Amino acid sequence: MKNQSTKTIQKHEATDLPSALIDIPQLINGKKPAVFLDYDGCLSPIVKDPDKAVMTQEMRDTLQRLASVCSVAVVSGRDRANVEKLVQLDNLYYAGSHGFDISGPNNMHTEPGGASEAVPALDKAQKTLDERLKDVEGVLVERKRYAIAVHYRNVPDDQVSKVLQVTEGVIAEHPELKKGPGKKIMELKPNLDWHKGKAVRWLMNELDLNKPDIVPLYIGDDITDEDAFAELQGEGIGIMVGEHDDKTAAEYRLEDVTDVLAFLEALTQTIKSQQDV
Ligand SMILES: O=P(O)(O)OC[C@H]1O[C@H](O[C@H]2O[C@H](CO)[C@@H](O)[C@H](O)[C@H]2O)[C@H](O)[C@@H](O)[C@@H]1O
Repeated sequence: MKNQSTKTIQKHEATDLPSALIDIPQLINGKKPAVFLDYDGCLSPIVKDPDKAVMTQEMRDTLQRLASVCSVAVVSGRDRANVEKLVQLDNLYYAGSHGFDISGPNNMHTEPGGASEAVPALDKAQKTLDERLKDVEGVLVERKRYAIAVHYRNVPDDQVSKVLQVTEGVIAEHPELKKGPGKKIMELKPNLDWHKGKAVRWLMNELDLNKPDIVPLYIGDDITDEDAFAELQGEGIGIMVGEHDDKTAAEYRLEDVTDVLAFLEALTQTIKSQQDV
């Protein structure tokens, strides 16, 4: 596979992509998938309050069954400990804070992106944001170990530009941090060359998944998932859930979380029937 920096990434409108549900046996083509999943908008619908983005027991059971037949990782912008608590499955791998903080079975815990150096800047930025945004109705400053999400989904329209201006101003005060987009959030992230795509590649190497009989599959709904779609393009399968504001490097689509559930269930059955042959 070509190095990410030399590869030309093909992008499409999400609405032009074929559904990943059409023919799963053909999609994985006799290979064993390694499944990487985003959390918000993929395993749980987007809701107004991030604390209420709770995964259903049905989705948990489905993930559990899938993880019994192939490697499964949740690659999230959320804090790693938070997403682990939401998913509640100990046979999965978790990459939190957009891939900076990775854990897995057998006490695996590692931070391959080197984000700890950004913690002092994140701590200062959090205090400044809390202070400068304290009077804005509906704003939420969510601290993750290696990122801060400033949520404006519940901010009155006429105050959103103030939230964005204040947040950009705080980012400009900290060269250790950079801006990251998201669905009704602006994020402050370590200013390092690390993202979900690099975390997926790191996990594939670590778990010995770079094999001709394994196909990596990434499912996500947000701009931050584009790094993972791009990383796997030409080698794996990128599946976009719904749409975001830009074109996507994914090759297939699913409509929503209900479709994701149906896809994961059918994928598990396909893997099992391949094993039975
Ligand atoms: O990479 P993800 O697992 O998709 O995490 C991305 C962000 O998800 C959360 O925010 C988003 O979902 C919230 C709940 O549905 C919604 O209220 C918010 O508007 C969305 O942006 C999470 O709170 C963030 O920390 C993640 O970065």
